[in-house]
Amino acid sequence: MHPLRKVPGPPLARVTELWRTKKYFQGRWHEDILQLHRQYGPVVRISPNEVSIVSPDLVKTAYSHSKGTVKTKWYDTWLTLGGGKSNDSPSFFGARDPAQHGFLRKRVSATYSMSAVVSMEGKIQPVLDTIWQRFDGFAKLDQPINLSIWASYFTYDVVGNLCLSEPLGFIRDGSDKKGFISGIHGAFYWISNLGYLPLQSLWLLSPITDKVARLLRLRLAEYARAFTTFSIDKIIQRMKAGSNKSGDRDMLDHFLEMKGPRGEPAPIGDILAEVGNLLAAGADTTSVAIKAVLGPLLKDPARYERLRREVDAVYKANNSPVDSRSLSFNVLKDLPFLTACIKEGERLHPSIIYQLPRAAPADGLNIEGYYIPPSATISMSPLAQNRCQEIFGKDADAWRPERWIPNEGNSLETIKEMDKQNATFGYGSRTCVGRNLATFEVYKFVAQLVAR
Ligand code: HEM
Repeated sequence: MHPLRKVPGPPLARVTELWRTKKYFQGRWHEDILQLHRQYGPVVRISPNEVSIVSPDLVKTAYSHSKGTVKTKWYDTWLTLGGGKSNDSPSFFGARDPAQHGFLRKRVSATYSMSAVVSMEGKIQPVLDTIWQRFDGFAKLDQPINLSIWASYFTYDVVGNLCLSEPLGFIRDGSDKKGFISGIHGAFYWISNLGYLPLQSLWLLSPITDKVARLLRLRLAEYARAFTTFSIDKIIQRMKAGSNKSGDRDMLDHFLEMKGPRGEPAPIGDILAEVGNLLAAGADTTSVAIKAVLGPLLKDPARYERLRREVDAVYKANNSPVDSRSLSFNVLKDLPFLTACIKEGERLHPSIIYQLPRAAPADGLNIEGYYIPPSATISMSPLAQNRCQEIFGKDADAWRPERWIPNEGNSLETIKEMDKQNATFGYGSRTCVGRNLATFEVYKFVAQLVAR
């Protein structure tokens, strides 16, 4: 008798992992996972040995700092995020061993602190200035702007400038000329979906797959290779030139100073993994967040107008003309309605919607009336968790930024609890390291666009 036999779920999911993997490949998990929880309740068996959970208790149990739940084998496909073929230099997103993860994360965490991000405002604002120039050009010609595409060009150029002191050229070219974005999209699609299959991404790394892709004229591998080669070239160039020790330092300068476990200089693979983290994981996620905020706002004239009034007033109060560069993140972050719109957009449409699987704790887990044994995998989708009515209220499915403003529906205590429970950036020791950077970019982009 399987220990998960009492957990409800689709009949096929109970007998084969292929049920979920097929769903992942179909690319509609954002709808599937909501539907599954609506149909079966807060705990759903989504594969023979995995349950998806939606619950206010997750944050203090399965994903808490203290419970010590670890990532599962699904993450192995992400170990070589930087583009290497060996696991000698794992990306810390994929690292499963807590000690290894702690070491890898600690040596870069200061680089991602809010004060470090704010100190790099001078590398982000120029990218915004360039995009607004392009938008002014489109406006003069009365041309519509596809914000979905341009938000990505913005975030990719930002990580380029932060990491390498040069934008990657998307805004300048107005296109994905080098194929980086398609390469990253393609790679992420395969990496995410292969995680539950035997051999995982070895399928992708095999020379036979490469030959078949060439025969079929698929350009994915070529694009992915171009991205890795580009990153390695940049690292080698900088190593030869020497990193900046003071003044206008970028993130590569910091990565080049990383040490290995015995205090020796970190190998090039480690540096590549960090560059890969930033360029690949940091851009797309943030552009999704920008779209998640602007999408509902643009369809809601009354709230759009409220935001415009708030942003206009702060520009005026700071004696700052709209095209001035002077409105810093530190001013924008205190705007209540802007903050509410950003939290609400990101809550309703978190950039990562797949399950974040963890091995169940050693003593099992009692949650929402079920006992989950230590042999099982537990997981949550930030999307499903962010629609939990117990946490966010009966209208959890609705776009209502006011829920984040004290005395416009919720008390300060409720808002604090919602902040703690908001799963957009994950929970516990594996929470997003790039959260400050992403938040910074979203505030600046949305406020400046609305002001203009
Ligand atoms: C709005 C934008 C973003 C969202 C919504 C987001 C979301 C997340 C989530 C949900 C996790 C937890 C994943 C898990 O438990 O498996 C995570 C982890 C991570 N994110 Fe982000 N992310 C964003 C931006 C960024 C940026 C800008 C970077 C830049 C480097 C980044 C790098 C990472 C890394 C390295 C991890 C792994 C952390 C660890 O395991 O210690 N993310 N992110």
